[in-house]
Amino acid sequence: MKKPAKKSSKKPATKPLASFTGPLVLLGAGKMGQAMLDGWLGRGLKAQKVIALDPNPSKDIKATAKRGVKVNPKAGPRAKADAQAIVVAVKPQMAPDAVPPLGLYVGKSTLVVSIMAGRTIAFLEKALPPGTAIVRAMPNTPAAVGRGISVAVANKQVTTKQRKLASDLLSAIGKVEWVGDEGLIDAVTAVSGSGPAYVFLLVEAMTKAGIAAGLPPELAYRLARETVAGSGELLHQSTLDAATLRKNVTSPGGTTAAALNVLMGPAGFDKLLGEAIAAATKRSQELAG
Ligand SMILES: NC(=O)c1ccc[n+]([C@@H]2O[C@H](COP(=O)([O-])OP(=O)(O)OC[C@H]3O[C@@H](n4cnc5c(N)ncnc54)[C@H](O)[C@@H]3O)[C@@H](O)[C@H]2O)c1
Ligand code: PRO
Repeated sequence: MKKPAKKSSKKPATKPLASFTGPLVLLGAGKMGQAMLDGWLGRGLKAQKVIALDPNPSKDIKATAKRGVKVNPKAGPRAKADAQAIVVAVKPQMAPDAVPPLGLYVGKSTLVVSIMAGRTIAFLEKALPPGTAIVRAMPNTPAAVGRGISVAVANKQVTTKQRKLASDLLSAIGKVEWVGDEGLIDAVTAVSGSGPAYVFLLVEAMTKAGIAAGLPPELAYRLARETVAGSGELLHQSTLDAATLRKNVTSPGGTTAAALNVLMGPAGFDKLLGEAIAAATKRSQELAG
């Protein structure tokens, strides 16, 4: 088999957030909020510039307070501060209660970036002061290792400078794509937002199938996990596309061909993933508001 050529890996500027003047308000410091905060601090954002609002702060967030992040600072007459950016990372179901109080931090040049599934720009425009600049984005959990992908869409109020800021904030956790049509975000959510879960489920299913084929459970899990992780890394480093990499595993009349006859058959991956992604897209549309 031909060795796949490695892609050239041009590194982006490493500290694009070092000059961020702040404040940056993070609403919701759970799995995604924490991953983003770690990414920002890694890209040079000064911890003192961050205000994290979360009624149930995790141990990790409390630890960032020791580095200077202001976690749930006391409200009061002097609490009003025009944020340079606000990132909304609460569950979409919390949004009607959690988003309107952010008005306290919105000034003329504030950019609001929401990563909530489903919640539309129209919902955010209604919940925030008139004229607020808003970016709706959909990242995914490989953000926690800087290998996520986010798709973003901006409202009319977002300036070129604010778009660059949104790109800097999102590229701290991986790749960034922009679209002009907000209607695409539901399908984006179904493919890349929820997508990591499908890949982890593949590991679970391969483990079960390996056990059913006679392997000891721990070995079955190690084989499934390393195969998915290694294949992901091969795909990442290779210049070859997924179909070619698949064909490189498949000898005519061999074992892989026997398995692919099932997986590429009428009840195989295409049908199942088609249905799964349609269900996730529909759910994203239902969460709108
Ligand atoms: N997890 C994912 O794969 C993923 C991917 C892309 C986008 N998202 C979106 O990111 C958002 C957060 O998801 P998550 O997985 O990090 O959830 P999470 O449950 O880990 O985090 C949500 C956080 O919000 C906090 N919270 C609840 N009410 C609040 C309030 N009123 N004010 C401030 N904070 C409040 C919770 O204490 C929690 O820490 C969701 O809107 C989700 O749709 C998640
Ligand atoms: N996790 C969120 C959900 O399941 C959004 C994409 C991934 O709703």
